[in-house]
Amino acid sequence: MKNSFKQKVAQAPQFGLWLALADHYSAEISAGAGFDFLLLDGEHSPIDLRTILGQLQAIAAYDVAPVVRPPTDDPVLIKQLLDIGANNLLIPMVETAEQARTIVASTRYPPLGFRGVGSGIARAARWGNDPEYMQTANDNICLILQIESVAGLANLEAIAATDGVDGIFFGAVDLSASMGLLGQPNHPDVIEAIDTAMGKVQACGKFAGFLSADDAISRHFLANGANFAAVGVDALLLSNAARALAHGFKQPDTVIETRGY
Ligand SMILES: O=C(O)C(=O)C[C@H](O)[C@@H](O)CO
Repeated sequence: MKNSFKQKVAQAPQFGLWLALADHYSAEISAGAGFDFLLLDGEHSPIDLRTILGQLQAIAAYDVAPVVRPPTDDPVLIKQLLDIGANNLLIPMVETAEQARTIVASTRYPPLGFRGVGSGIARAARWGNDPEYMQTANDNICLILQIESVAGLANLEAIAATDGVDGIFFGAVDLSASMGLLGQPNHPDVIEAIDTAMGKVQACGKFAGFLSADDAISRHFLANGANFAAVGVDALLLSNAARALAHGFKQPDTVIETRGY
């Protein structure tokens, strides 16, 4: 297997940064920071296939794994992402085992799935320079599905147990909204629900992850066995630090939180 992220996440917790700046130049800055993975967010940042490609190319020179989140589970976009070389996918808003099975099938070549065959002219197979790509591609996919609604939680074990699903990511922001706690991703009820759910995922032999820019929350989930942790967001690092710098000089007594969302 050539997917280092898929191998490493089974051995030790992986730490990453959420990329929402939608830019290859800032992605390369983050790639050199020392994270294990970078999450290229296509759901809540203005990226498209071209900007994802640019970020993948900028990151490729560094020892960090790109994980790409498309805005939906659209099989056409998943095909395109796989063809440009995105091996690690995070698919948002998964709520049923049937949806999970369809997503898995969209990432696999026949007979295991229905991924269109075009890698011979694509970056994924280095334009014909990786003759073994089609034979190894299925095994090198790392597929992470997002559970971020009450409906998804209700079907969690069936989703996690689906063949081809490697991990489950818990989206506390959307889950809290679904639980009637809009804007409260760190609410105790949300944390408790994710704690319980993470245990069920690992009982299925799959890995579990989350995003939080609150250190205490991140350390809580890691202490409870989380396998991958996005511990910050590039856009917020810039926004909060810039705000702190501006206010710091204008109002020396002001203390501005430089992280968090
Ligand atoms: O629901 C969540 O939490 C996530 O899926 C992460 C968010 O989308 C991220 O953009 C922070 O708001």
